[in-house]
Formats: sequence, structure tokens, C-alpha cells
Amino acid sequence: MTAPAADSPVLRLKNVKKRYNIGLPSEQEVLHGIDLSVGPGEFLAMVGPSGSGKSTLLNILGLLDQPSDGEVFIAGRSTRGLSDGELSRLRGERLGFVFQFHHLLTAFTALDNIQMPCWAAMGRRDPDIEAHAQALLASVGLDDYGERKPKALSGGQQQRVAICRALINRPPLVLADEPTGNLDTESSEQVFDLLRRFNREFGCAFIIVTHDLELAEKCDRVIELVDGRILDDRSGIGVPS
Ligand SMILES: Nc1ncnc2c1ncn2[C@@H]1O[C@H](COP(=O)(O)OP(=O)(O)OP(=O)(O)O)[C@@H](O)[C@H]1O
Repeated sequence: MTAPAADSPVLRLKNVKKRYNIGLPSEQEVLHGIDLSVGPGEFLAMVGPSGSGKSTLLNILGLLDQPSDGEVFIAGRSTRGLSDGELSRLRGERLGFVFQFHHLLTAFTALDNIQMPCWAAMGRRDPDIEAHAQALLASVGLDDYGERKPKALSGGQQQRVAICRALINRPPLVLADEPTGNLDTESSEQVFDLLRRFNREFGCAFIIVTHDLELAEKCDRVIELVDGRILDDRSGIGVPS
């Protein structure tokens, strides 16, 4: 795999279109030529009404789905034509994921869940990784919770563990799909502050899909998707002065 250029955007989309075949005589196009570039360390919110194409776009950004047309570049490298194995390796190396429903594995402890992306990459447990996972847990205020299984944690605590899991490999880009959508106001603010803190401490870029406009405005950049097109791309109030 070629090394990324230092000044490349972490992600670039060139004229990305997505069509679904839903049994109609013609396919339905739901993304109509999206151009987007996200630089290192950007903290970006994606908003838009239900059905505007946010999840479809996020799946393409996360290399979980392919565009019907156009191209996705990760760290300056085109992903077109990559095999499933190459896509999976690129995802593991360069992307972190946080979902609305944390998707922690219920049979494993919090500490094990955090280390899982590393086990997948290395094929084994590693004491250094365990120490790193423990340090991450401590940094989110959960140092005594490592041996608990997800069911013995609150929703906000589970989401904090899921964020540690997304960050364990220090990916240059984290994709967060409604990370606060399932939480009460206080836990929601804690989780958002955590994403912002990791953005500043580790310098990883974030794309946060959210329906919460107040939260979106606290990001540095807000992208508004309407009917499969970027209608607006503006600075939020969180933009550093
Ligand atoms: N697998 C699929 N097959 C066919 N159509 C789909 C599929 N997934 C999404 N769509 C359609 O694509 C459009 C965009 O859907 P998408 O889920 O991306 O929107 P969204 O902005 O994420 O919505 P929400 O905020 O409600 O999650 C919708 O019209 C939806 O019906």
C-alpha cells in the first residue's frame, strides 16, 4: 500500500453518485454528484432532513458501500477497484467508527471491546495495546469499569467505551453516526465534549452525522445535505478564531 502524502486531505469525494435498484423500471438516484474534501483534524457535522442521503453517504465514506459513479480518495489514494480485503485493511488503518447504538460485543468486557480493532489487525492480544486501552478508558473517566460487560454500563458509559474503541488505532478520520442520538442531554454533552477533546488531543478529523442542530453549530464546519446534494457548507460557531 503506498504511503499517503503528508498534505493530502484525509478524505476526498469526486462527483459521487449513488443509485439504488428498488424494482422500478429505472434505478433511483439518491446522491447526485457529491464533491467533498476533508482536511486533517477537521471537526465537521453533517446535517439534513430524514431521507436526504446522510447514511448512504456515510456508508460510502466509510468504505462500507461503493458509489455508483465517482471516486472516493482516502489520504490521496483512490479506493476504486480495491478488493474487499484491501478495503477492509484501509478501513482498519485509517478510519474509526462510532454509531448511535454502540455495537459493543456483549460477551466481552469494556477493555476487550476497546482492543478488538487491534486484535483484528495484529491477530493476537498484546500487553502494550491493553495498557493503551486502559489509559484511554481512564481518560474518559472509566478506569474502574474495564472488566464490566456492556450490559453493566449506562448508555453514556457504553458510548464512551465505543469512542475509545474507535480511537484505539489513532485513525486520521472518525465517522460518527448520530453518536448522541440515543442519550439524555447530560450524557449527550459529555459524549460530544469527548469527541471534541480527542479531535484536539489526537488531531484526528471527525465527521459527525446528527439531527441536533445545536450540536452541529458547535462544530468547525457544517455540511447540509438536502435531496442528495450538498446545499450548504459553512463554518460553525466552534471554528477556532
Ligand atoms: N438499501 C436501499 N435501497 C433502496 N433505497 C434506499 C436504500 N437505502 C436508502 N435508500 C433510500 O435513499 C434515500 C436516502 O436514505 P438515507 O438513509 O441515506 O437518508 P438519511 O438522510 O440517512 O435519513 P435518516 O436521517 O432518516 O436516517 C431515501 O430515499 C431512502 O429511501
